[in-house]
Amino acid sequence: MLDKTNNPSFIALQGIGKSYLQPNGQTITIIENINLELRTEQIIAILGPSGSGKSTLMRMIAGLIPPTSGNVLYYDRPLTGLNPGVAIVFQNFALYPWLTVLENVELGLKAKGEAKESREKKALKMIDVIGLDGFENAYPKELSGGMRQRVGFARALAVEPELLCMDEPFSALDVLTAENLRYELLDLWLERRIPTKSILIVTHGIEEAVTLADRIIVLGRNPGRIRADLPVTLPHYRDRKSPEFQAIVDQVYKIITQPDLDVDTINTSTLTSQAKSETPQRYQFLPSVRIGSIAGLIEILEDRQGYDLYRLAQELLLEVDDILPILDAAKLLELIVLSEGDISITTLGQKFVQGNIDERKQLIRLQILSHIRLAQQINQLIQSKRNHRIPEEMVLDILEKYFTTGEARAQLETVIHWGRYAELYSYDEPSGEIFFEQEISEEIEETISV
Ligand SMILES: Nc1ncnc2c1ncn2[C@@H]1O[C@H](COP(=O)(O)OP(=O)(O)OP(=O)(O)O)[C@@H](O)[C@H]1O
Repeated sequence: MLDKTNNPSFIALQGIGKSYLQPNGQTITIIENINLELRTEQIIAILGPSGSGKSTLMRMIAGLIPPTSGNVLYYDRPLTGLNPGVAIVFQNFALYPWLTVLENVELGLKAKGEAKESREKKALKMIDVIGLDGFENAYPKELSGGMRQRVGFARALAVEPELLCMDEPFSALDVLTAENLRYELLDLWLERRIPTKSILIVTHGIEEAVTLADRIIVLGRNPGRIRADLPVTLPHYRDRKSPEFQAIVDQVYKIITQPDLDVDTINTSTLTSQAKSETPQRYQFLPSVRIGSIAGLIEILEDRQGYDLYRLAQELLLEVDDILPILDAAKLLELIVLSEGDISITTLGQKFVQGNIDERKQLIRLQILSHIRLAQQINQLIQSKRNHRIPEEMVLDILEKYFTTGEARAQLETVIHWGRYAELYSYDEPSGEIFFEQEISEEIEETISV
């Protein structure tokens, strides 16, 4: 087993934070106080839920955007513009359609001021290495998705970056193409046919991370911060079915599926000091899922008590990432418990699944009123208004203190959907008002007095 945790560091993040000023004048913190050293000879994977700032972090490392606080150091010197040691491969390939493969691959070299002859030579070499030989004069539209991404790789690698950054590079490809390209990249890396010191990959795929990475960094959300920094010392090529591989996958699942968990309580062998002094979640986050999805999942789980999340995803032909938000929502409403990656329906969940539509609504209403802070606040606000109506802006104002404008909107839509399902309150689309209907108001009083 290879321990690379003490390899020399060449890029370091010191107290990195990133905030944005929103259109309403509020400042929103996307990333808070990240300290990280990127070491040589490593594939580093950054995992984390959507919106945890993975891409933002990568862009700051590349110098595409500056941090609001802290420094990115390149060989101990703070970056002031683009990082000269970094090249990026983008999810959507980001090729120029009017340029040929060769011209696209030459772009980075051109930007570095390389002379025509040598840039063509280097580009042709990388085109060959990456398996695009014979396609030099083709245009992107003549290529398949997999071939286009090869151009993306060739372009990034042609400049011989010390750090190859990849932002979900395989996620726009079909499963087989992605798998082939992933292994080809690994071959090139392990056979040292590409001139990079390290690779940083942003991904949603836990298995992808455990397949490729020597180190996995798990980000938490709201604001983005490092929750865990795990070394993966299994030798390549890794057997996905081996107990060792599965154990690491489970460990990462555990961290990701339990956003409030203190990572110290999990048996991780390496943790950063930041992960230990984790910032508490500042405002409850509602996963954007419909109650119908929660109901569907719980019905599936009814016959699968204690099922492993990983096995469930495989059986349903879904990505774990597709199921996680639904599980998070079901957990918030206390319909399931997740323990060490195993999912069990609670007694309440059983009651929900066996109930008729009215019983289900009643149960969700009680759970929302007892556990969903935003719904409690909305309820309170409506009650305190004489006409029992509030403009949605009141709710957005609360949310935009903690979330970006887009996320705040998504939170509002979710809480409205949940509240409507539970017949807690209604929503009038044209006026954007949230209100009690007469009968709803009476029912809530009954619910509360139960
Ligand atoms: N220019 C910007 N202005 C305001 N907010 C931004 C800007 N860029 C990103 N954000 C917000 O920052 C947060 C983190 O975004 P980022 O894309 O880095 O997350 P991520 O973890 O890569 O997400 P995903 O997995 O969905 O790609 C998101 O809530 C996003 O809306």
